[in-house]
Amino acid sequence: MSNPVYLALDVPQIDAGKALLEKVKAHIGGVKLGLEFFCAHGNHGVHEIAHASGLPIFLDLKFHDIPNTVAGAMQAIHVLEPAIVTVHASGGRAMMEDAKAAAANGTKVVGVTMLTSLDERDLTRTGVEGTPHDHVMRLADLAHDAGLDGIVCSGEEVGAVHKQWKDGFFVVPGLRPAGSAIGDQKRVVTPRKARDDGASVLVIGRPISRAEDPAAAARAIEGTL
Ligand SMILES: O=C(O)c1cc(=O)[nH]c(=O)n1[C@@H]1O[C@H](COP(=O)(O)O)[C@@H](O)[C@H]1O
Repeated sequence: MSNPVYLALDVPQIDAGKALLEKVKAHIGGVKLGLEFFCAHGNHGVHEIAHASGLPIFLDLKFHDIPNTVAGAMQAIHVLEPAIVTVHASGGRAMMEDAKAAAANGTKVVGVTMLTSLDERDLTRTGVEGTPHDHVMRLADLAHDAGLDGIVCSGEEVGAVHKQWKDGFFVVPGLRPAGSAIGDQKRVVTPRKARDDGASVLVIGRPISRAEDPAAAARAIEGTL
């Protein structure tokens, strides 16, 4: 089975990103490029990282806009041939349907449900009633009905979502090997638990990129899976 770990390359410099990839690429299965990287380096940067790593690219731009705008953005990134892209599930059914219809064949479109940096208190303060579990299950249903390939959720919910959506594609960030710093994440599990509960992709950033020895950290995580 291929390595499910996608390294979140949240770095502002391409050279620093390439140097990090060179150290860890034998121990990961893909690279996630998000807003920090894309805003700094755009399409050119994505091409460079794809070429340097030889690994599938997860383009995490978390689209959230009206359906027409999201569909246009989705078409504009065809040239980057991403393996996975994100939209916010809270953008609604029509937005997700149009996003999926506009995506390139072979690109998986997944809906971000509730960010792993939020907990129940944060949710209540945004005006949403219920637990993170309820909210994730509701948005997972919506993403499923809209025809998306899967969702992004925390490791606390992926087991329950997987039971209901057997062939879904589940991206799980907010992962921390035992003993590593949690930082700004709130709903956190270990990579192994997320994997056991049905995650298809494990997104891991700082536990590898900020480690004293990133290659050793990536190897250690791989060894727990
Ligand atoms: O869509 C994501 O990838 C994402 C969703 C989410 O709910 N939480 C979350 O942390 N992420 C991303 O996953 C990565 C996590 O990084 P670390 O916390 O450093 O492991 C970051 O690049 C986030 O942008």
